Amino acid sequence: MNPTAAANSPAGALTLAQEKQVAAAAALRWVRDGMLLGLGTGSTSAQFIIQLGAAVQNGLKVQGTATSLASEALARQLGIPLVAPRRGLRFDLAVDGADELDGQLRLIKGGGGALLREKLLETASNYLLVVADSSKLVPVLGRFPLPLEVVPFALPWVLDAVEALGGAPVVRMIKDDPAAYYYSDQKNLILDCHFGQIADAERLATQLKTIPGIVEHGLFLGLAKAAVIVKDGAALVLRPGEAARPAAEFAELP
Ligand SMILES: O=C[C@H](O)[C@H](O)[C@H](O)COP(=O)(O)O
Repeated sequence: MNPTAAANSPAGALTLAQEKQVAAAAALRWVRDGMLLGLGTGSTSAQFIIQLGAAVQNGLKVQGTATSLASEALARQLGIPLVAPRRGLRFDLAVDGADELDGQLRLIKGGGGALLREKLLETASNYLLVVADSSKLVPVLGRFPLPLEVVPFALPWVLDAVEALGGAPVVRMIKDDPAAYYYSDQKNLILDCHFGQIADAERLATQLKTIPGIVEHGLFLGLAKAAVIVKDGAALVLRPGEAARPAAEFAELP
């Protein structure tokens, strides 16, 4: 663990960066030889990929497909064998972060702009395991603006339609160049939409699906089987609607 990060946190507490490492390490315990893995995107997923890479160097035999060009580059650099999308391809396990999750494991994803590929791979996975630091768990989704991936030509109409649904959309710009649009790996735009608290995520997801030009939205509903979150330095497993239990209790996928 990075000692500088630890030194910046209150006595005994882990930093969020350290929590991501702890969550990733717990997830790695359930990876088995021969698994085909969906590799997530973002800082927590990167921790998982880094630790997975070390395990592969030590002889673990797995293959993966990445949810973004960034994760693909990281996996390749670490020597994790990669497989391209093909008919019938299904993953034993996908491990990915989230921008928010609630107690039912409804997720908001897409803070890193990878929501489309994430949804594709995670829908094609037998098991989606979320890895998250303690800041991600919320009682009700909506503090984090909901990302939408939008075809550039459709932008004006999608802005109108999202506003009509009560969302305040903001076109994502490049952090280091606020005058330039951010484009996803598929060359689409990302809208970050402030809906306030999302009381009925299923209804909103259905409504967003009817808007032409929205390629995908960042609500991941009914996909996650379990989440590893970190509380007071310990990895805990959450399953939809169940109380959290120590990750150490699970020898196999929770
Ligand atoms: O598009 C990005 C993904 O949905 C990420 O998994 C999400 O933004 C969480 O990222 P992080 O682990 O960096 O908080």
